[in-house]
Amino acid sequence: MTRFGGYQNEIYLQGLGGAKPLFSTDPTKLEESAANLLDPGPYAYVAGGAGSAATVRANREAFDRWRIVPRMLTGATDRKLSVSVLGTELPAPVALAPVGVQSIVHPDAELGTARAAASLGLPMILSTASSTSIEEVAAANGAGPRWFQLYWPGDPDVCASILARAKKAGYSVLVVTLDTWTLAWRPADLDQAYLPFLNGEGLAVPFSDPAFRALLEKTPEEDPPSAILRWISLVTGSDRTWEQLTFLREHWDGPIVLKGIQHVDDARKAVDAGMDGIVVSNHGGRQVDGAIASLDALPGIAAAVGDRIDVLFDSGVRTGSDVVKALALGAKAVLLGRPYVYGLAHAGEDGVRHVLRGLLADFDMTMGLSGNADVAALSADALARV
Ligand SMILES: Cc1cc2nc3c(=O)[nH]c(=O)nc-3n(C[C@H](O)[C@H](O)[C@H](O)COP(=O)(O)O)c2cc1C
Ligand SMILES: CC(C)CC(=O)C(=O)O
Repeated sequence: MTRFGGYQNEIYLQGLGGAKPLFSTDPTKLEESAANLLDPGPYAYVAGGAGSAATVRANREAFDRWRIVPRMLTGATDRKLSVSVLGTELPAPVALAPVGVQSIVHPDAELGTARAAASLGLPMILSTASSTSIEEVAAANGAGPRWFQLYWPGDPDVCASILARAKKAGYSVLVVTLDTWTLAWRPADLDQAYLPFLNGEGLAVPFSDPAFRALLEKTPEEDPPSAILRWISLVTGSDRTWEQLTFLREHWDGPIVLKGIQHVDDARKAVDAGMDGIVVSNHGGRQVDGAIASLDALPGIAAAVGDRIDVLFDSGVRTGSDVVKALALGAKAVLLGRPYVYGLAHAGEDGVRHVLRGLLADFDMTMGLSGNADVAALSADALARV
């Protein structure tokens, strides 16, 4: 077995010595055990979706409508899982989705995630809504690849300052999230009257930013509520336009990716705007209740953009076979979201690593057992729609 699949043997061998894995990474059990160990507010915030959570469910159901058709005697003993995405060499086509306010699930927060991601060579995408600053996360991530996700502040000086800090701290790819210019109607959070940002969590990036601080009459330490509200007013609003992407291009000399693309025409616009990639995503069903399942949007978008830009995918990835399906339907890599956050909740850095190693092993073995030796050769021929 190749490197990632070896985690299975490791677990069995530890079992001979009487040791059990840290926790179950079975997707259903993982979410249930996270529900048991987290307070209701943080759990609802992570697990919840917009409205009736129809799109959270749809994301999973879409995966179930595709089945892998295994091939035999293809020589898939040695597999090539590595891929080059947006100038980053990935050992497997997986990155960690940007997830804000990780301090609400574990004190290791983004630093634990950064260390776990770096130990496996997978890119961490740091959220603008991080509980830890850009620079501290970069230090924890060491030599690991790191990308930065932007919630786009309306003030140009603040935007430019945050981008400059990310660049200086070694983040190579900019991921601009377009689908969350305000938070959706999220009943699970409303029921708990819980919004972490109002407690000042997830604001380490703006609060440590000189250009943001220069806008305030009193520092965030002296007057937290005013600083929190000022930041929220800067990043909310639908007044940003396709044309304004030129501002980001002028202030970022690496690859730029638009996250939250669900319509074929928006994917084409991303190409026309000179972007380097897109993430086909509905934000894990957290924004538009009833939105199209992300996997259902993927094939049409992938066909429309071809290989002009890199197509990434998220929303609903839980298992190795999900990764195979998303790649076969046109994604170059996937972003893993909630599962690693549940891993963080269970055991900090070690918990994130356990989830990632489990997913990579499952993916590696599913590739091999289905007769697929090379991620680059995956196509819809590997699947059947049921
Ligand atoms: C708790 C939580 C916080 C998130 N915060 C961000 C964020 O700060 N920026 C962002 O672009 N996406 C954010 N997302 C969305 C993820 O990047 C990703 O699109 C989503 O989790 C994919 O769905 P899945 O977790 O069901 O696979 C967040 C998701 C969760 C669950
Ligand atoms: C709005 C963000 C700060 C966090 C987020 O993306 C989310 O909760 O889905």
